[in-house]
Amino acid sequence: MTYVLGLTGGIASGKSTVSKILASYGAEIIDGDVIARQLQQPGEEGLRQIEFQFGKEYLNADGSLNRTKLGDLVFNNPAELAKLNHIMRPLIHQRIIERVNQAKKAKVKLAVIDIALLIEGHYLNLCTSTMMIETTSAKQLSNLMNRNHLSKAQAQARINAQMSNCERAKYVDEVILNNGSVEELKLKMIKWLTSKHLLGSEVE
Ligand SMILES: CC(C)(COP(=O)(O)OP(=O)(O)OC[C@H]1O[C@@H](n2cnc3c(N)ncnc32)[C@H](O)[C@@H]1O)[C@@H](O)C(=O)NCCC(=O)NCCS
Ligand SMILES: Nc1ncnc2c1ncn2[C@@H]1O[C@H](COP(=O)(O)OP(=O)(O)OP(=O)(O)O)[C@@H](O)[C@H]1O
Repeated sequence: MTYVLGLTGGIASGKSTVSKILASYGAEIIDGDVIARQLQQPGEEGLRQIEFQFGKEYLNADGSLNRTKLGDLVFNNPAELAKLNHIMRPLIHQRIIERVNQAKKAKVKLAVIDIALLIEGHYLNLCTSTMMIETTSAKQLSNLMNRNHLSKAQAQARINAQMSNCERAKYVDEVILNNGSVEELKLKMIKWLTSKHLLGSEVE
């Protein structure tokens, strides 16, 4: 039986860091951002629909998606974000279901769906259990500004475009605080893996 962990949390809260830790213990990671980017490559359905909806001015000269420009538009304008979600959500959903089914077929012991929009995207019923990663507002802001080279206002707009942690917490089985070092986060994840009897080999 594959254990499917739904991993959520606000932008730059530490989900990918948790995923990397779990991957080092054999987990298969199904990353929503990676899947979304694959669907937005030139020639892919996501990019085709984005060009149709938002226009050529959101593409770079080489035909790739201008992520900064589209990000600035949608994270400052809920109506535009809704249009992007309308395009991307069903495409991402289909790919994630395929990946979960593949993991089950391959008898992977632990598959992790790493996606900020776990609740909004209706993935809860796919999961054996769900976990939210939470950090302090100040750390979230500085993580995001440093990682994505965003101004404080740009970073705050992205945080505000998402569901609050207070709301998210109502839907998840557990909350893991990422307010210390990566080493501390690793110890918390080892504890979690042990409690679920998931420490060990990749396949059953
Ligand atoms: C707007 C886009 C082009 C900006 O690209 P950029 O490279 O700057 O950001 P990236 O894709 O790496 O996303 C970073 C983070 O932003 C947050 N985020 C992304 N899309 C959304 C969204 N639709 N709603 C809320 N938060 C989002 C997530 O926390 C994500 O981890 C891009 O985020 C996008 O196409 N989003 C729509 C697809 C989607 O829903 N992706 C998220 C799957 S979880
Ligand atoms: N405990 C920590 N100590 C120091 N840096 C951290 C810690 N946790 C996360 N970070 C850093 O903060 C940034 C955001 O973390 P990460 O990419 O894991 O977040 P995320 O939740 O996956 O973000 P997104 O929603 O954008 O996918 C990264 O640069 C990461 O290295």
